[in-house]
Amino acid sequence: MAMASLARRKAYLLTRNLSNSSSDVLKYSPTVTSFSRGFASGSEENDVVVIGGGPGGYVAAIKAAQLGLKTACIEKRGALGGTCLNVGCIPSKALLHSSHMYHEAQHSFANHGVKFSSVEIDLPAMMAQKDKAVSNLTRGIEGLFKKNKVSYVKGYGKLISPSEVSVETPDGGNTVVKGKHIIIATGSDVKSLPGITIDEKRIVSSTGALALTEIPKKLVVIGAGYIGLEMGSVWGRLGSEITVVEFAADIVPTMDGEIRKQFQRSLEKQGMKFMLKTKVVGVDSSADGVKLTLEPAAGGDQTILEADVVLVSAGRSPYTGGLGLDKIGVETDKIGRILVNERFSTNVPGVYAIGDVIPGPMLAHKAEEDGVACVEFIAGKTGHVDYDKVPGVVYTHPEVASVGKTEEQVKALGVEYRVGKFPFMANSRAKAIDNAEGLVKILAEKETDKILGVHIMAPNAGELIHEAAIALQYDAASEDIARVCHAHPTMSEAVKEAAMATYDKPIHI
Ligand SMILES: Cc1cc2nc3c(=O)[nH]c(=O)nc-3n(C[C@H](O)[C@H](O)[C@H](O)COP(=O)(O)OP(=O)(O)OC[C@H]3O[C@@H](n4cnc5c(N)ncnc54)[C@H](O)[C@@H]3O)c2cc1C
Ligand SMILES: NC(=O)c1ccc[n+]([C@@H]2O[C@H](COP(=O)([O-])OP(=O)(O)OC[C@H]3O[C@@H](n4cnc5c(N)ncnc54)[C@H](O)[C@@H]3O)[C@@H](O)[C@H]2O)c1
Repeated sequence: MAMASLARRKAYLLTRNLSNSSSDVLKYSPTVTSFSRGFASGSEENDVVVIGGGPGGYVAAIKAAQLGLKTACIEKRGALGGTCLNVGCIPSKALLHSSHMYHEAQHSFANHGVKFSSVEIDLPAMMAQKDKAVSNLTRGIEGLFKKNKVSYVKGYGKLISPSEVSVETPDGGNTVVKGKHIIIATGSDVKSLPGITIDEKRIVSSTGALALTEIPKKLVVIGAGYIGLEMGSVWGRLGSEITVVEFAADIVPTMDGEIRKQFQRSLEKQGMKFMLKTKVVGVDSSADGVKLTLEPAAGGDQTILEADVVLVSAGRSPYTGGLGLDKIGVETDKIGRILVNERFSTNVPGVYAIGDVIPGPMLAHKAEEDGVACVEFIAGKTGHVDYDKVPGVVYTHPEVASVGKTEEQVKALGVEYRVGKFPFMANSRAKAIDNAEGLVKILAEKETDKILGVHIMAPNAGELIHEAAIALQYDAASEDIARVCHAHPTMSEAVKEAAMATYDKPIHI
């Protein structure tokens, strides 16, 4: 039975288009992928060597080992888990949760009849809980490496040939790690802006914003993207006055327009101020604070904005510094991303790249999927990642999650479509817990009812979105979701009702 289902799954995977990914993804299609190449340089110790121990790299290393490949992973930061675990997803979610609890205690508990005389913030304790979560998880990956027999090489890796990585070890030494297949998973780094020097004290990147020792009175955030809105939420809830300066006309420019408008209104209600279509042209920091010179994006009169701390969150760049790409001739695009084909192979045979360092969404779960698919290809199996179906979540309150296309994208494709919506105001669980802001929006092809995109704004949108992600992956119709029995009372019922609204009528509104 198990064998039969495995065979069916293999046959199914093979029928799927492995390169059905979106516009800017995996464009490079060199004719170089060779899985039976001859190896010129010396005797190889490893089948796979991964440079970078982030979600892309460590997952690739574990999966490679599970597939029976002798694997080593080189990491320079002294801890596994990459940006995500050390200075990204995990510490930010820890602080988002802690600050949300404080905010709820101040503003919502009394509505539920829970009263107390005063609530205080103990910032060092809050930071310590975040640090504990990070260190437990990074140590957990070391444990997984041991369990799966992945060699963990600490140090800075540099490609010296397509099958050799020279590693500067923490004790100042040097060692060469050899591999038949090398996977570059070096991730991304903060993108600084011209004329702005990040000191991680008053002019901070996300890394500094995760470790402030005092709550700033005024925090100016440059860039209304994922990091700006999440870290702005953290410090805003703890008492900072937040002003977000955004170059574009909208916050999170990639989000569905209708959802984005509601999201912005919600953040404004929480006290976040937005200066859209505005650029920062200069930053002057003195002992007393920081002065930012602003200008309308289209040009015009300058104004001055004062802050105690400025967060620079205007995007991230692929991290390839000192990696030796030039030495072995790995091709990159204009903004330094490594170009790969649909098997994650670069133009240099035997050298692959995955995660934030290649085109595609800069997300941890996408990096992990890349990693698994890449080593499956290396092992002669079939890997699969569809960048059109990677969910995205902004972990504010409410959260905003989406998968598939926005209404703007569907319109641009010229596809005839239907929209089904359901507000949480009409969802019994949301009303019961007094947390009913937001909605579910489903876009489906008019002719076939096939789901094209799902957008959710809700307290737990990041969990709810996976029902939609599965539906999209299986090319489901909105009616498929609507006819699945959903437990009551749950927030998930709003997804079912929005699906009913897409092809027919919802019940509860
Ligand atoms: C504040 C913040 C919050 C985020 N929150 C989320 C979130 O909630 N959800 C989400 O999906 N994504 C989130 N992200 C994005 C996520 O962190 C990245 O998409 C993800 O970490 C990319 O994984 P990666 O393995 O490609 O690279 P990375 O995680 O950047 O890992 C690369 C690793 O390679 C190492 N390295 C680099 N060069 C070398 C070298 N030459 N030798 C040895 N080692 C090297 C680096 O030290 C690093 O540890 C967040 C990012 C930030 C900054
Ligand atoms: N919840 C999550 O999944 C999560 C959380 C944090 C970070 N991330 C990832 O990390 C990456 C980096 O996050 P980010 O928020 O820095 O980037 P982002 O791309 O999400 O947002 C950057 C914002 O800065 C704006 N901007 C760019 N230059 C500007 C300028 N000069 N002045 C004013 N605004 C400017 C852009 O228009 C954009 O809105 C993202 O790609 C995201 O995928 C994900």
